[in-house]
Parts: sequence; C-alpha cells; structure tokens
Amino acid sequence: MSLIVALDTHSLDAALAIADQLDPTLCRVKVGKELFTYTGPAVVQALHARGFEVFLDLKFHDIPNTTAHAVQAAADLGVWMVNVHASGGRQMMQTSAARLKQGGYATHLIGVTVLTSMSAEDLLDVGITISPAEQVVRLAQLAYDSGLGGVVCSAQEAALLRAKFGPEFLLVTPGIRPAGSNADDQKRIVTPADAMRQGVSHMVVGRPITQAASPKQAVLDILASI
Ligand SMILES: O=c1ccn([C@@H]2O[C@H](COP(=O)(O)O)[C@@H](O)[C@H]2O)c(=O)[nH]1
Repeated sequence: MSLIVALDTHSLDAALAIADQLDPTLCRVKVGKELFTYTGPAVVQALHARGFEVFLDLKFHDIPNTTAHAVQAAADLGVWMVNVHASGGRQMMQTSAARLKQGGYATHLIGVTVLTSMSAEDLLDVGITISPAEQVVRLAQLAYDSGLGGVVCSAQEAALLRAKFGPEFLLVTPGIRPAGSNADDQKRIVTPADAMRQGVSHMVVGRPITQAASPKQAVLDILASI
C-alpha cells in the first residue's frame, strides 16, 4: 500500500511549498484539475525534478479518439499514472489503453468508477438506481475488461473489488479520512487503517495533509497508523 498526496492548490508556488515538505520516498503526489489548469505541465516537471512520481488526475471523459490522445499527452509528460472516467465506456477505455501499449509507455491507466463525493441519493439524481457499490463493481468490470490496470473507488468497495479482480488490480482510493478529521465534501469515507484492511493499493489524501499545520507530520502520522 502506498500514499498519494493530492496537491490541490491554486499555483505552482503553493504546490511546491507543500511538496518541499514531503519526502518522495514516502509518498507520491497527485496533480488534479485545479492545479493543472493554473500551471499546465510546469508543475509536473517541477515535481519530477524533486523526485516525485506524479498521478495526473484529470479524469478524461470524451470520445475515444480525443481521450486516447489526451492520455498519450499525459504519458508524454512522463507521469506515473493517469485516469479516465470508466463511464466514458468500453471503446474509450480500450482505445486509450491500446495507445499506451502501442507506444510502450509505462504510465498506469486507471478508470474512475463512482466519485467518493457521491452517495446513493446522488446517483439517483443522475438516473442510477443501483447502490454505489453495485455501480462501482459494474464500472470496474468494464475497466478491467477494457484492459485498464485499476480503478479509482472508495475504500468501502475495495474488499469486493480485490476479491473479484485479484491482487494486481490497482485500487486507488480517495475519500480517506484519519479518525476525527473533517469529511469535507466526501461521502464514502474510510480511515487509513480500515482502507489498508480492505486491500486498497494506493490511498489518496488531500486536505488532511495539505491543510495540516505540518504536512510532513501528517504524512508520518498516516503511515504510522496503517
Ligand atoms: O472519486 C474521487 C476521485 C478523485 N478524487 C480526488 O482526490 C482528492 C481527494 O482530496 P481530499 O482533500 O482528501 O478530499 C481530490 O483531489 C479529488 O479531486 C476524489 O476525492 N474522489
């Protein structure tokens, strides 16, 4: 199991101020839509220069051709991991996975299942009448069949997916909250220790680390708790 710190900040300087308190041998970092939209590839290059492996969390969701080219563009930046929305469908995921394979890229491609900010009620609003866990399994199966190496899900669904897809399938889980910390906008939350027990491969933690008085100590505390 490894830790990924979500650097959700509004500038290169703000992101690097946090990254410079972290140890690339203890965690990876995640660059998401906010930071990447402000900085572009410069932040990825700066993080690589500091020795971090980067998960570029842009959650691509478009027609197959566009998505596959975007995935390749991410891989050309040398990122460790990139993702697409599994709800973009089989052809979109297959085309993207094939592009990485043909290009010989080492970048991991994973599929977002159901956002950890969504509950059963939220799914109903968008016309999905099954539970979050059932929808996660459905989309994870599609991602698996389409040749992706793993999924983004909540650790609440991790044990189910681990049993179904085996030890190599990557289970990347945001919505991690150390006991007693604020859930913020996350709805399917799990503590680091429980996530570990459920068999996740990578846990993603943002605000509990980036907004801590000492991000470095917050990382150490999470690692000590698992
Ligand atoms: O289902 C998902 C997919 C992605 N995320 C991203 O993870 C981090 C979580 O940050 P916290 O501050 O720990 O809540 C954030 O960058 C999200 O964009 C997610 O939360 N859920």
